[in-house]
Amino acid sequence: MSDSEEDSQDKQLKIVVIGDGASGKTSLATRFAQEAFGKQYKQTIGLDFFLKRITLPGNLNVTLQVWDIGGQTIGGKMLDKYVYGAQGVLLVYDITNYQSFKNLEDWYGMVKKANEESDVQPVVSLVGNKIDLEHMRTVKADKHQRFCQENSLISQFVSAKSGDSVFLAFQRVAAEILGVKLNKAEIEQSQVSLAFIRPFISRFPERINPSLSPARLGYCCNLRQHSPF
Ligand SMILES: Nc1nc2c(ncn2[C@@H]2O[C@H](COP(=O)(O)OP(=O)(O)OP(=O)(O)O)[C@@H](O)[C@H]2O)c(=O)[nH]1
Repeated sequence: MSDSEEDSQDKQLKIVVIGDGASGKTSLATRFAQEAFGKQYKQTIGLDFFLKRITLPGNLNVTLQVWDIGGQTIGGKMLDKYVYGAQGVLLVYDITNYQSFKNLEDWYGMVKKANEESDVQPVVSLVGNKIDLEHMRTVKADKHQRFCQENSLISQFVSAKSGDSVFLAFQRVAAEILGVKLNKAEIEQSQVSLAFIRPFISRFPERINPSLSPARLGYCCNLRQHSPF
């Protein structure tokens, strides 16, 4: 393969999503990769894979392999094999479930152990999910921030249900792995909830290609001011 052919191939990053059962890992992965959300809880047995191609600033195409790891795998024999070699880790908890936050110490400990012999450590993000349920929050934001500071983690709050900041959560990890800086405008654009954009997509499908990622939907996000909603 020539150098230019190699260059034209997307980079692939392995991103694992871990945390307690029912914290919303599958929901985050499906929201990110398929722009969908299901209310029904269906436990992940073992793991699921999702692939999603995104474009980072500088026209850098990258394909994320998202490994959605079932919450019941903690303590199991396969877990460190799933996590081994990940370049990025999303440590997910449910902001309405304090125990799911407490248990992240075990999950994070296992990430460190699985990678202790690797030269490069994964980029890790602490992801507080279900912020649409803010009124039911039991994990104070300052506890979240302290955990991030103590362990040098990226901090992110998201809602798989509304779509709020889900793309951003994955985008920030990918950017950090590849040493790409996201500017404020790019971050704000990625925060736009797909739930907001969707009614417009369904009413004017010919004007918007829904397979485009929010980061590439700058003109769509700007429709906020001009749309009839
Ligand atoms: N309100 C709300 N519910 C959510 C959100 N994310 C997930 N859920 C719900 O929480 C439940 C569990 O979500 P899953 O995505 O299956 O959780 P999981 O972490 O993959 O669970 P395991 O497969 O057991 O590891 C489902 O009923 C989801 O609909 C969210 O952001 N807001």
